[in-house]
Amino acid sequence: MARRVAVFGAGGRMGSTVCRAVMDDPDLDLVAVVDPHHAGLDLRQVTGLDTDLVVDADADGTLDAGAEVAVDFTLVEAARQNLAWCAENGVHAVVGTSGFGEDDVARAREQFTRSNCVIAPNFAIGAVLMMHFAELAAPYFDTADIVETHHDAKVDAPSGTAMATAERMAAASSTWAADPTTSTVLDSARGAELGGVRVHSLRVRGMVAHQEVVLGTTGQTLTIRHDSYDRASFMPGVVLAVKAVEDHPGVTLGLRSLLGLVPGG
Ligand SMILES: NC(=O)C1=CN([C@@H]2O[C@H](COP(=O)(O)OP(=O)(O)OC[C@H]3O[C@@H](n4cnc5c(N)ncnc54)[C@H](OP(=O)(O)O)[C@@H]3O)[C@@H](O)[C@H]2O)C=CC1
Ligand SMILES: O=C(O)C1=N[C@H](C(=O)O)C[C@H](O)C1
Repeated sequence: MARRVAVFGAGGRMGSTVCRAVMDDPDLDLVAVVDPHHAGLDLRQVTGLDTDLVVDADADGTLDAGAEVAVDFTLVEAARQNLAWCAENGVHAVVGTSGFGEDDVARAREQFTRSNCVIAPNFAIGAVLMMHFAELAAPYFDTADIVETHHDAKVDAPSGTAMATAERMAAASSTWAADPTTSTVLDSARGAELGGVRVHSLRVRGMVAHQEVVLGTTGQTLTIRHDSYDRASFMPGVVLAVKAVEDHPGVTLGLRSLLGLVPGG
């Protein structure tokens, strides 16, 4: 039987793309869509999709519709509430919304006892591999800069992907060279710093989601780059997570284990 899916943030850039991906998959059934600012509208009107679904203001209709998995691409404050609601109601959650901190993850681990949750900073397979390669390379280099570039409507910085990359590189190596900068003419000219890794955020009209990890050591550099030119790039990962979440108890961070890159969660 097709898995019954709800989408939170259905009127947004990602949410509407997820609605299309769910509708296009014969093993998934889109049964509820939530987006408070578009409540009451036909999903068709909001997204142009061929559907009779009406956008709900809150998650309550999601239960009536029998949703088994909820996908969240909203804002971090909304996602926190949506996650709590999923955990409370035994609905599996697949979360792409960025901006979660360690506290949020710890809370989710406590909350998800009746259902499971996958939180991924990036659902594009190439981005998952980029983060993996950057983590592998980290111990062999002395300096690391992450340059993330996104569309100019993105509200959070740095991106969730850049944060996750920096955290994993910082955990993989503690021997980054000290920053030589002793004076800056403009604040933040050297970007933000996380565990010795520098992070720089660009917001560029026309771009979608891009990241370069630039590692350096004596006489050589290694640049690892990923580009999402279209939100379709995230959909295979989202669909994979929607189908796999049921079999991954508790909270799973990232797609690595779902893709077999690391054993376990
Ligand atoms: N993990 C990944 O692979 C990816 C993650 N993202 C992340 O996903 C998030 C969404 O991105 P994007 O789609 O571009 O953003 P959008 O602003 O286009 O979409 C967010 C949508 O959520 C709606 N919304 C706000 N509050 C709620 C709520 N309580 N319940 C349901 N819907 C709500 C917004 O409505 P309104 O606009 O009216 O406020 C909007 O329609 C961001 O955090 C982004 O970083 C994006 C791409 C890939
Ligand atoms: O807002 C976006 O667009 C994206 N957000 C995610 C992030 O913050 O890393 C994933 C991807 O980069 C697109």
